[in-house]
Amino acid sequence: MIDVSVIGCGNMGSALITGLAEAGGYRITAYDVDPEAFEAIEQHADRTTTDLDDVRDSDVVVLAVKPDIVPLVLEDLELDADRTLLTIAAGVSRAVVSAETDAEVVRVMPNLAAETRNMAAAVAWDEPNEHVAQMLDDLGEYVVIDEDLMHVATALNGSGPAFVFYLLGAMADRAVDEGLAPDNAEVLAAQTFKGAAETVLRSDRDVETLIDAVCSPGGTTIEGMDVLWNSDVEEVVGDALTAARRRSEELADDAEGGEQ
Ligand SMILES: NC(=O)C1=CN([C@@H]2O[C@H](COP(=O)(O)OP(=O)(O)OC[C@H]3O[C@@H](n4cnc5c(N)ncnc54)[C@H](OP(=O)(O)O)[C@@H]3O)[C@@H](O)[C@H]2O)C=CC1
Ligand SMILES: O=C(O)[C@@H]1CCC=N1
Repeated sequence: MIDVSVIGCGNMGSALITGLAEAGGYRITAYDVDPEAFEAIEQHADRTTTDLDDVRDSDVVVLAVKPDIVPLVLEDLELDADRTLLTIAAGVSRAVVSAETDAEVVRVMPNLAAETRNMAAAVAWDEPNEHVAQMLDDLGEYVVIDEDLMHVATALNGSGPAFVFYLLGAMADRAVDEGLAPDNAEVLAAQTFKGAAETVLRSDRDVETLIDAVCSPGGTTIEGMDVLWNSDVEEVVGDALTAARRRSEELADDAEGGEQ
């Protein structure tokens, strides 16, 4: 049983709590300044609290507040050296957090799919942390990266779900325009993204080879792919990733400058 506290029960904190509760093997304390935040996770947390002292004895304390709130929480958070403080705030480095705590600091960029235990996460740590590794395993897939690559990971897997929701929505919307019922279009689009993603994860074939496998000669897919290949969509999608990566760097500058 791993004792986990989550500070900040908004979008990401709630997703982590829900996923960990579903996985089992965790005693979960949910902390927020606003008790209304507990509504979404009440059935998943073992304890909800507005008293920050209640998180002190947890093995792992997850800092799931907005980057500009991190310094405010750290001011009041007392953790012993044998605890792990897991920070998920975009742009906030381990050095910034470590300067304010005795706990071992691990930095993770998670994503919203923690809720369904399909999370993609990037972790930066000095050495593997057993509890964090267990949590990330239980919530989905993770890779270990150098911390200086956390900005690009933030754009790819942290912000990435929003980009995918957008693309999925664009495909479903056009299918609705062309006659499909909205509910059916959503199911077909979402399951298509899920299936395609699962295929990439499980297959040895690269993305180009998989595209080829769908494109029957003289068939339908190649007509659509020609539209994509003759457009600037690849560059535009790349630009979205770069914009998010740049914003992560700006947030890091703010965090290092102590701006709030
Ligand atoms: N959303 C996402 O998909 C992802 C988010 N992240 C990171 O996770 C962190 C949280 O993001 P997100 O969940 O979207 O943000 P939210 O605003 O949804 O959640 C933050 C929660 O923290 C609460 N809060 C505010 N001040 C305090 C405080 N002093 N102590 C405890 N709780 C407080 C907020 O309450 P109130 O609303 O009343 O202010 C809110 O409930 C960010 O640092 C973000 O960079 C990382 C990856 C993905
Ligand atoms: O938009 C954000 O800043 C956060 C970090 C990654 C995803 N959401």
